[in-house]
Amino acid sequence: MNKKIPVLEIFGPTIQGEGMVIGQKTMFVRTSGCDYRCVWCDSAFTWDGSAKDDIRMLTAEQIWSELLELGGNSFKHVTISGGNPALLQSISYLVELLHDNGVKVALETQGSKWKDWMKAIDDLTLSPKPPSSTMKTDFAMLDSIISKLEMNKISLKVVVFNDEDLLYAKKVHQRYPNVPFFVQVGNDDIETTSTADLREHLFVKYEWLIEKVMKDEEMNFVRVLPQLHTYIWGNKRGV
Ligand SMILES: C[S@@+](CC[C@H](N)C(=O)[O-])C[C@H]1O[C@@H](n2cnc3c(N)ncnc32)[C@H](O)[C@@H]1O
Ligand SMILES: Nc1nc2[nH]cc(C(=O)O)c2c(=O)[nH]1
Ligand code: SF4
Ligand SMILES: [Mg+2]
Repeated sequence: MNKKIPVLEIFGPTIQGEGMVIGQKTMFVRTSGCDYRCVWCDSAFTWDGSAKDDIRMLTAEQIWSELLELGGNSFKHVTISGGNPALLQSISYLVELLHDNGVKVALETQGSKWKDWMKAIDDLTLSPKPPSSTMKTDFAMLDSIISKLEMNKISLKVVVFNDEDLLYAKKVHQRYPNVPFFVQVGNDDIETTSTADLREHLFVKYEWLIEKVMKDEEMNFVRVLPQLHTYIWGNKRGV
């Protein structure tokens, strides 16, 4: 079996800008390849071919030594994202090596694929995609994934761009009432280089989302979050 992992980015330490451990100091390892094609994907370079020359096939040991080079002793938490890292069997070696070194491991995935190593993840975010993405959720697969995992290690996070997305989010929340549930502001301007403009724009959207959830009697245990890193660094990569 191929023990190498296709890596596009290794960066940090930075804050986890999203979801269940927002604000946590973490390093990121971003793998290439995704089974989805969300129209608003802010990391489309992982699957659209535009960064294919930057993909590096690395072993877990090579990734660990780059993490150490970048972060020194200033981290104990690594987030694996993509793309969809759940496409890759070889991530199991990385999770094991990080744990052997006393590092906690988080995963960002959309919940379309299962791998056994997902059981070992400490903070696992499942982010099924709302209608605005143009993707279809395989709820049988999501049911099966959630049934295999421990409730205190997982969360659901739905990115919301509009009312239809919020209805979808509600449906997901109702299907899995015991899983900590987050809605996140969608960034609909992933091209702009003006962080000041983006910030202002996204704050208005955050307020809109807060108001919607506050009024909704079916969303009394929902946490409403911005995608924090975009409010600080805008659309910059590797932060
Ligand atoms: C780039 S994805 C990679 C992991 C995995 N493929 C997934 O979607 O969960 C990481 C997170 O960014 C979110 N995301 C992607 N594009 C976004 C956008 N334009 N605005 C807000 N969140 C976005 C995704 O929903 C996901 O929660
Ligand atoms: N700071 C920061 N937080 C993040 N949370 C999820 C990210 C991702 O792209 O998966 C991400 C990211 O790219 N940067
Ligand atoms: S599932 Fe994640 S990486 Fe894949 S296209 Fe959607 S947002 Fe992008
Ligand atoms: Mg991101």
